[in-house]
Amino acid sequence: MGILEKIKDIEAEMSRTQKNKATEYHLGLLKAKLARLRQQLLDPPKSSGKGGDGFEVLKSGDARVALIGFPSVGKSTILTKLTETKSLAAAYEFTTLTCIPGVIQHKGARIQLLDTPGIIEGASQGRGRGRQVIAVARTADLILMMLDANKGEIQKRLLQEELESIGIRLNSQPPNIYFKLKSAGGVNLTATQTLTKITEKLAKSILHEYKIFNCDLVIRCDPTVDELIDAIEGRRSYIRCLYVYNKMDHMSMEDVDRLSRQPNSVVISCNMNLNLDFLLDKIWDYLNLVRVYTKLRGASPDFNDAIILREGATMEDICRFLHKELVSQFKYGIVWGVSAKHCPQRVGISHALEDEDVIQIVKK
Ligand SMILES: Nc1nc2c(ncn2[C@@H]2O[C@H](COP(=O)(O)OP(=O)(O)OP(=O)(O)O)[C@@H](O)[C@H]2O)c(=O)[nH]1
Repeated sequence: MGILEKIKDIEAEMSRTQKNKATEYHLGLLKAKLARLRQQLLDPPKSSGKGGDGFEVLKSGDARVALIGFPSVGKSTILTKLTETKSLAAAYEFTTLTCIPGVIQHKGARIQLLDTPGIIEGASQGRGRGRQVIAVARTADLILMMLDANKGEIQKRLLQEELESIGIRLNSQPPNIYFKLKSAGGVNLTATQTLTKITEKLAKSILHEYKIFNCDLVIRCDPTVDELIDAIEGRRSYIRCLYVYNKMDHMSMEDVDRLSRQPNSVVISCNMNLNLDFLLDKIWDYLNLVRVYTKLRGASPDFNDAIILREGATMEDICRFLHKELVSQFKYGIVWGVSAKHCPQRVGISHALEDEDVIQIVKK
């Protein structure tokens, strides 16, 4: 029996099985089996020497945003509106045949926006060009899930399931679980708090399912079966996602109001240019980028030339960005802005910077 058939069998068994205390253990094991088979399906065949699917676009700019959505939801249109790229959009389905990169210039940052071929159901099983879309989505700092506002909820559910099944977790944090494989010593399972959603017996059986007989597993939270499987499997991508409901021009005000109140959601109309500025601001917020301006002694900072860094970046990151030898030459930094306790503040190399800080570096 092929992997796909095995997956179908397990899915069918899971939907047949009622969810209650008595079946919890059985369902947990089925979930582990399913996760393992899905991973096998996604792993590239060992024999093929070919790398990638000829689809990968070079990562460039300060951050990468992947556009994902069903055909004809308006992905090409938004790419044309937000970036300089001329993506071919027409009034028929499957217009985007290759992955088209564009660049959003916003607040001094260059954000790469990738339009992907219309993702379709079953992409995780290798149907359509979904597999390549998924590979691109994994490398993104943010996913824009574009939905047709009039069919939004079904599309959202299907895409979420699709991404979930290939190990992408949207808007969530990795569970606080430490897992390390060992070569001997058996299974060392420690739970630092009471487990209410799984039992130790189930955790051990899941490890058994993965043929893991020697490991350290320290559970520091109260995980679900899925979270435990995620920790054991590894290779999960935790990515923020904005749900972009397009075509609001075809909706009632009540529906616009309802959708825009949902978490992580923005309602727009590409054709009528409605709410696109708000979407850009949201993208900026979700990327958690930090703009830092440098200044030379006695001169004014150049506010047209920001250095773009990730949230939590330190003086050391800036030094590395400017010149590879600057870290060893660094004596101290002077900071003006939110991260400074008083302005200006003299800081060390581990000082964390905030958005719109101005800095001066003093060398030894
Ligand atoms: N009413 C309305 N139609 C829109 C809006 N945005 C895009 N469309 C239309 O939707 C159709 C599909 O748009 P595309 O941008 O090609 O969609 P796509 O998601 O790139 O499609 P694929 O390339 O097939 O994946 C076009 O006819 C657009 O004119 C909008 O805000 N309102």
